[in-house]
Amino acid sequence: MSRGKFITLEGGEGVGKSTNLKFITQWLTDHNIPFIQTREPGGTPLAEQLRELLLAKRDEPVDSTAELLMVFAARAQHLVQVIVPALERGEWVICDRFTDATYAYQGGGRQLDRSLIEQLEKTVQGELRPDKVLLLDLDPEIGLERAARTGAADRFESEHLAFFHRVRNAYRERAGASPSRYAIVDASQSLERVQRDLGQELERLL
Ligand SMILES: Nc1ncnc2c1ncn2[C@@H]1O[C@H](COP(=O)(O)OP(=O)(O)OP(=O)(O)O)[C@@H](O)[C@H]1O
Ligand SMILES: Cc1cn([C@H]2C[C@H](O)[C@@H](COP(=O)(O)O)O2)c(=O)[nH]c1=O
Repeated sequence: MSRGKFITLEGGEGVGKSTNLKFITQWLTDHNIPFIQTREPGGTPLAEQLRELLLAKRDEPVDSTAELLMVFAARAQHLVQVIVPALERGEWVICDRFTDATYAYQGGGRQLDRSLIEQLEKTVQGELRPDKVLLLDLDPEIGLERAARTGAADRFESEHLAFFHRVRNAYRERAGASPSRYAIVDASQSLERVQRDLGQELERLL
């Protein structure tokens, strides 16, 4: 049996990940492709607890390196418990955020040293990388406005605008450097057009 495909959905706040995940999972169901849907940080009971710790607003300032290590601790657990077994069973894995988010948020947003992220990526993932990264790209001012409609801001969503411009730039730089592994989808388009573009990208993976 061949290994399943590992697809990640990425982008800044409010770009439409949740909305479009529903479209992607429906597309996979319609094409009779076995899949699991998961997310980061999270995806296992322990990793979900780490997510809660990471997203909670708190009085104590969170050290950026501590944040980075928590993200990778959750990822290590998620990979071993969920992602790798599913891929080995031949299922596709649709993951709401993965290590590109670390390069964007901790690398771009927090301005942590990229080589530190690369080191942790190698330690935790070995050679495993997503087969395709679907990047929903949107001006953060629009994204934050959209995100504000869906509930109270968490610790990341409470960052200042410059942080989110750095996040966006980091995502775009990564996508630009490996165009065959990334699909940049313009998330400022109507939902219909965004989903048309996503559908075309998924067709290419068959
Ligand atoms: N292409 C679009 N055009 C206009 N509005 C959109 C579009 N895509 C999503 N939205 C709306 O934007 C809001 C945020 O969408 P959604 O919750 O899917 O984003 P998200 O990226 O998952 O957000 P968050 O970062 O808060 O988890 C929702 O109200 C959704 O209906
Ligand atoms: C995987 C990952 C995530 N984050 C941040 C990015 C978001 O603000 C939250 C997750 O919430 P959402 O529901 O997906 O919007 O976590 C991060 O900073 N670093 C990461 O590696």
